[in-house]
Amino acid sequence: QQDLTHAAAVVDSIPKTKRIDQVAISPDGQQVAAIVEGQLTVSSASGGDSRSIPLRSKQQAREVAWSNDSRQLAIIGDLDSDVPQSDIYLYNGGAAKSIASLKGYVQTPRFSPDGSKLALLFIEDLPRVAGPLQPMTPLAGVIDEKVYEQRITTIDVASKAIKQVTPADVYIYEYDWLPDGSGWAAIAAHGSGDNNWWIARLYRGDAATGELHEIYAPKLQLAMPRVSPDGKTVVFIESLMSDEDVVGGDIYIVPIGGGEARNLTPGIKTSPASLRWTKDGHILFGQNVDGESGFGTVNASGEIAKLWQGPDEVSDASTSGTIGGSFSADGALSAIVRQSKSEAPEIWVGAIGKWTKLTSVNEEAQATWGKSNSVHWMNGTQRIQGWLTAPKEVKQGEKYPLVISVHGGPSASCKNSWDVHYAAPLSLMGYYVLCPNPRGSYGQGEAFTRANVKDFGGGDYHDIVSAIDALAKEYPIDTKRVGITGHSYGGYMTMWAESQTTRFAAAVSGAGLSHWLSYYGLNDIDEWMIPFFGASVYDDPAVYLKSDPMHFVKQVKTPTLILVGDRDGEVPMEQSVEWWHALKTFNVPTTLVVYPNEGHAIGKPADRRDYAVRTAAWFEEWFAKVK
Ligand SMILES: CC(=O)N[C@@H](C)C(=O)N[C@@H](C)C(=O)O
Repeated sequence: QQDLTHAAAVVDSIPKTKRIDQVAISPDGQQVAAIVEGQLTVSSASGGDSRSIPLRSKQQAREVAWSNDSRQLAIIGDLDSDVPQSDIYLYNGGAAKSIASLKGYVQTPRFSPDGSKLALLFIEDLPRVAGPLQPMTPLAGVIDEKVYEQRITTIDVASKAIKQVTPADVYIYEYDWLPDGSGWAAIAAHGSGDNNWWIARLYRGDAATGELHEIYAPKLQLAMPRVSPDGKTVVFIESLMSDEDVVGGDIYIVPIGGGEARNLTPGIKTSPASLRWTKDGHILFGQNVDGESGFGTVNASGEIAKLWQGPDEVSDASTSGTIGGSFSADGALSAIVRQSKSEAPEIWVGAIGKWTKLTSVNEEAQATWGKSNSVHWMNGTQRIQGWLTAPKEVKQGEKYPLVISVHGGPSASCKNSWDVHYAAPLSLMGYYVLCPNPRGSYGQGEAFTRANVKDFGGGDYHDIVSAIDALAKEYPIDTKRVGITGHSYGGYMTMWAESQTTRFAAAVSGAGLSHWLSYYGLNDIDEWMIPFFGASVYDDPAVYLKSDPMHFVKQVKTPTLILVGDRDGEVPMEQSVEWWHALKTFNVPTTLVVYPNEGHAIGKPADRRDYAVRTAAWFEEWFAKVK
């Protein structure tokens, strides 16, 4: 049994932080709608006036969108029920009024340009929250292989008539209205939504007939379709991306009628992540720049201008930390959620780079842990960046353990974000914490993101472990007490690292991927591996075996804690069970903790706390045993 006492006290000493779900500035730049822990407020963008907007029966607000004339705010409010059900509200200054009740999962509200219709992405009768990170329906009996499609659905604002518009056999991932309201540019695929995002294409959808006309079939993954103000072209991001909504890559432009897509940012050494058109025909984009946030513009000729760069994470909070913001129609004002490892999330408003703080929802949440900074090191000729958090207290002449916390994806990044699960508790335990951005990550351009293709656990692994000796030259790190942890791809890298070296004193693998050969047939999203491995496991098992922790498991000596949700469809629990079984067989100290009714992303606060407590306690126990 692990002694959790000290770690629990440390984790419980971390101040509670309020979650900011979304910020949206009105197109006229006058008002800011914000959802904080499911509660909606609308405030004056200049500060002062702020109204809270209650929904029926204490429903939680999840998403909002403004109409172009800034008069109406659409709100998705969730009922507290076992299966997803939502009411759709309109707010125009009085009480929010429900205009529709939908059974199933609904997201991405967007008004038509003239404000007469509200479009939504709707999966009728879906029995769970959409997306592969959510808890999957457990398998039992004859397996229901019903495919639930996400369709663009419109509500006529005057008559409240609801119409599921796009075809019943196509899943729409993202969309953007055409400026004349006649339809949309949409990213879509036939069949299973969770699995087919990696093969989705760009279409033009007709709002009257629902028909979809293909515009572009990409080589890789697509995100952020945005139609130009004249309706003639669509810009989007195309890149090697491992997860829907975790965006980074090059910006492309294609005629709305289809044809050649042109890369507007070839060779850019950053990772654009969000897009919008400006009135003067430029594309304003948010980007990951060497682990920091930035904004820039590019025009249709590919001329790029840098507008701002800063270390803090800056987003509109609606998708997992995608760098960007919510903008007024003229682009002059933006509302952002800004955070860092030492500043809890708050909403800021202003021109890009000149924001002032609008909220103080997390005023009480002061960082009591060590400072963080962006660090660089060399792996051979490759320069690597990461975020290093110092222990709470560093005394002259003493050395401190290091925990490397590897991000998931692998196409993702560590940013300078408020991190109460790894950086804060482990720093308070007295450790250095490094979150590295090895090859495969965002922040250095597309070639760097693609540099892990057919090489998982190769270059990226060396980028990570090379940090240990490099950082020990600059910081008082005890190289005998080094641990590794991570969730998902980070959990895989943890298993892989301990199968390659015995230099780690302890390891904690969350939802790790231990055996590519069995993983391929167990998970719900096998399409994600094809762009990375070049073939399925059935066609080219050797390319998977090369990166397979299980193939090297007899070499593992590192005490390992394994944590996973029992309803994980992205990296199923069985991957953790297999690793645990093998480590026990070879007498490697190990503990497996399975969180009931949790999916890939551990969601319940009590489970998240337990995860953080056990992680901290595991490193404490095994670092103490190092001679
Ligand atoms: C595509 C995929 O399944 N990736 C996982 C291995 C992964 O790392 N997912 C991300 C979202 C994570 O951080 O959990």
